[in-house]
Amino acid sequence: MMQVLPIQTSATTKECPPTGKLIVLTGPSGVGKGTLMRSLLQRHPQLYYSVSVTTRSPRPGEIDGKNYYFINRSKFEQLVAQGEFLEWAEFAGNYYGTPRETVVNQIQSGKLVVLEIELEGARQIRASFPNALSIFILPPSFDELEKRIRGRGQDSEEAIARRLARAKAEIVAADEFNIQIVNDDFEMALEAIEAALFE
Ligand SMILES: Nc1ncnc2c1ncn2[C@@H]1O[C@H](COP(=O)(O)OP(=O)(O)OP(=O)(O)O)[C@@H](O)[C@H]1O
Ligand SMILES: Nc1nc2c(ncn2[C@@H]2O[C@H](COP(=O)(O)O)[C@@H](O)[C@H]2O)c(=O)[nH]1
Repeated sequence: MMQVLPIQTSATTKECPPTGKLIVLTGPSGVGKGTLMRSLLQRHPQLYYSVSVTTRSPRPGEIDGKNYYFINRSKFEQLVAQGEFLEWAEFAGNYYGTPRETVVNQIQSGKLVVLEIELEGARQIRASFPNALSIFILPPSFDELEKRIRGRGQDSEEAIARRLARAKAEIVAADEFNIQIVNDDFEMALEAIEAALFE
């Protein structure tokens, strides 16, 4: 039975008493992390989803403060220098980061906090929160991953090429994480995440 362990690390005990729990969901772009996350949040409103900060431009329909906090590069770099991020990374030409203060506060108040982030950031979290539960989402095949990114219809050809090139490097890192889940049948993947979190 999978147990979600409380956070107890020397790096974090100063910031977080061992009350909350941190879950990291990672995997290549287009694998379905965001879609899985939305269903997970609908089914388990007690989860706290950390809204990331990014320098990427909003996609149609994306709302500042809900999907991301959209800021420019110089502001992002300023926040990095001020230590405002728990982790951050550059991905496909844009910066992405997890706000430190909000996440730490939520953990301290005993929440189950979920991050949906790319590989480099997930590695940073694993290093500073070794007891975090880390889940890697895999596609059923690389062709299906490309189909999903294209099917989403949100990225330029250049962005698609960058994301697919990065995906190859990311997929080989799957074994670094506590759990690997193939997102082929959506409902089965969702249930596998739920099992990891709650059973
Ligand atoms: N099990 C599935 N079967 C078929 N299509 C899926 C499945 N899961 C997600 N999708 C579709 O794949 C596309 C990409 O999903 P999504 O945007 O959630 O990926 P992502 O991993 O969050 O990508 P990114 O990291 O770039 O934000 C969406 O159109 C989504 O509807
Ligand atoms: N390291 C971080 N990665 C993040 C964060 N928020 C999102 N992401 C990941 O970036 C890519 C691209 O996202 P997209 O919305 O432009 O498609 C994807 O893998 C996200 O999971 C973050 O705070 N830190």
